[in-house]
Amino acid sequence: MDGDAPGPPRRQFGEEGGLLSYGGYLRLPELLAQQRPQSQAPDELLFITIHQVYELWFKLLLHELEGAREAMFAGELWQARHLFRRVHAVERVLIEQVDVLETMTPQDFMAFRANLAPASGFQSVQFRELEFLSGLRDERYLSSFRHISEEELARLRRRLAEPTLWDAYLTALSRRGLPVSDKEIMSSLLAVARNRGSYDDLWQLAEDLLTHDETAALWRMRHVQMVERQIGTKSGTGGSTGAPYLRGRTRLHYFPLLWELRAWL
Ligand code: HEM
Ligand SMILES: N[C@@H](CC(=O)c1ccccc1NC=O)C(=O)O
Repeated sequence: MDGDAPGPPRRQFGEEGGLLSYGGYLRLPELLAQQRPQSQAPDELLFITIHQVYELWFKLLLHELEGAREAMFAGELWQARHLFRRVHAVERVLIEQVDVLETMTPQDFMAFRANLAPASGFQSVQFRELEFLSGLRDERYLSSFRHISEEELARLRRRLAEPTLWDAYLTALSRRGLPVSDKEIMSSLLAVARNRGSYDDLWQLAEDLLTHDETAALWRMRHVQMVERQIGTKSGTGGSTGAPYLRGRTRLHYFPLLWELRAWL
């Protein structure tokens, strides 16, 4: 009997052709060949691994946020909320992950930091794509990218041209008859907040946007704490002032009107 035999069954569901395997499906030989420390420093593998994991999550976040944006445009608010729940869960992981890198001592970081310059998180194209998609569009970053490929530059330009999450939310509001011009938008947001009986789905969706904004800010704060812990007042490998530059960016918001709304409630 197949089920009683020790070891893996001879034939598994979905593998009739014998073509699909765990490592093949997940492209593990390719994935696990991508961690190449430049030095002999023992912690460089940790440093590379953490950043690669971040970039994988960034890729998923971009995918899910695009889905949420399309759902808002289509008026399918339940689908947008479903995707935001996933986005928030991943964003919490991004913050938690800092703990892993903080097990590295500054001395151990200094053993390979000099080799990194002028590379820096500054140059994370997907991180900037997330900011652009979320509505934080600072075109100056386009020129700050050195060694960026044509394909990556095109991706960033596309993000600058396409609608933001906020544009999609405004469309969701207007589909429900709420005016969204600059002059009227605050009263529409107030109408949603004060009339939950009619607009609870729009209210909850705005809360989802706010949570996305808040978690991004929390990541920035967690990142700068880690930076101060690792390099103190040193300037960054990317050429910025380091912690002071990053502190300035902790005050940024994707959806300033949702924060301003609080003052009126
Ligand atoms: C030892 C740990 C780390 C240190 C000391 C560090 C340091 C810095 C510094 C100093 C900057 C400012 C730019 C510069 O002049 O270099 C920066 C920017 C950045 N870092 Fe890190 N970083 C660390 C880990 C990480 C990790 C794990 C990520 C995850 C992807 C990350 C992502 C970024 C991003 C996206 C920026 C650009 C932020 C912005 O422009 O708002 N960093 N980092
Ligand atoms: N900017 C960091 C170095 C660093 O953390 C880094 C270097 C190369 C690629 C990604 C990095 N992560 C975040 O900036 C520093 O100044 O120490």
